[in-house]
Amino acid sequence: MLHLFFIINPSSGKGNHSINEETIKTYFDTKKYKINVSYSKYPKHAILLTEEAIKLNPDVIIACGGDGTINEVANRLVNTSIKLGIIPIGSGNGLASNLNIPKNSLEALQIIENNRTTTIDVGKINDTYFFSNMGLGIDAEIIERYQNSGKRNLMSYVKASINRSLWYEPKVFNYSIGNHKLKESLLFLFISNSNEMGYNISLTPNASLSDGYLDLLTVPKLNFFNKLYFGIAVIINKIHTFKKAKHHLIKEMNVDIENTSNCVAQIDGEYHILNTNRISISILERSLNIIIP
Ligand SMILES: Nc1ncnc2c1ncn2[C@@H]1O[C@H](COP(=O)(O)OP(=O)(O)OP(=O)(O)O)[C@@H](O)[C@H]1O
Repeated sequence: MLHLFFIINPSSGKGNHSINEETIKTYFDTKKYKINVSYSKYPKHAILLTEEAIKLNPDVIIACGGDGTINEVANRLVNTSIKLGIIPIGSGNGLASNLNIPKNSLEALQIIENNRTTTIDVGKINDTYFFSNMGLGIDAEIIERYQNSGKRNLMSYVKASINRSLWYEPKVFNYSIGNHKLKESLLFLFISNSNEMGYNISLTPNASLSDGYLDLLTVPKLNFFNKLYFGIAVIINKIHTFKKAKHHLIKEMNVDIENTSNCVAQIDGEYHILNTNRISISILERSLNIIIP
């Protein structure tokens, strides 16, 4: 009997989704499946719920939510034999989109039922994991404003981006790629495991979840017109035409940001204060089992 443990974030997206204990228990034949369902009640609660779920040793833990909920659940599943399932009911749903998991909940449940599995790479920033992407610099400040807006949709994200880009002062980043040490004033530094940020937008369209590399994008200090060009290139998915953005494939890197004691980061679309200005980033190849279509 396959044991499926569902963790639902009822606030994901605009909260208007149809996934709940009843729909799940109606969908799965409870003679063939052991089903548990729990709901996160506050930010980060899904981490505790996953730890509780792991004690029951289920076959699959299914994150029902967006990239933030997936991050909380999957953080505890790295290097375990328990598979991650995804029912994408978030706003951006970047990782699910990269994996071609449909937003229709019944179709997504069918993918869990089919139980086809692969392994994907996982990114690590200091002592936490990321599965989709992370960013330093203005990227983190945009996410803070987006979260505080209380509205999780593409328009709020665009508004937060415009607002932050008006006043943001680029910081000096010291970082190294291989033996190459760099010191640059950057608008942001973005690292992605997946080829989509959410809302069908991508800064790293060629990124792969299983190539053993993270895709690094650095964007230097820009004047007003270059910021405008960059913004439009991102929205129309033509980032490759913006030559000031530099792209590299990396396995690991260290970054420190000058004159900052508490560096802030965007990790899988959520705002984090890192309590340090020294940041280590690395990849754990093929270390998460995940159910895919
Ligand atoms: N009951 C709850 N009330 C409020 N926030 C919650 C609750 N449960 C979880 N959260 C928090 O909600 C945040 C956002 O969740 P999630 O990422 O699933 O949705 P989303 O932001 O709409 O989707 P996406 O990240 O794909 O854009 C997470 O940081 C999570 O910790």
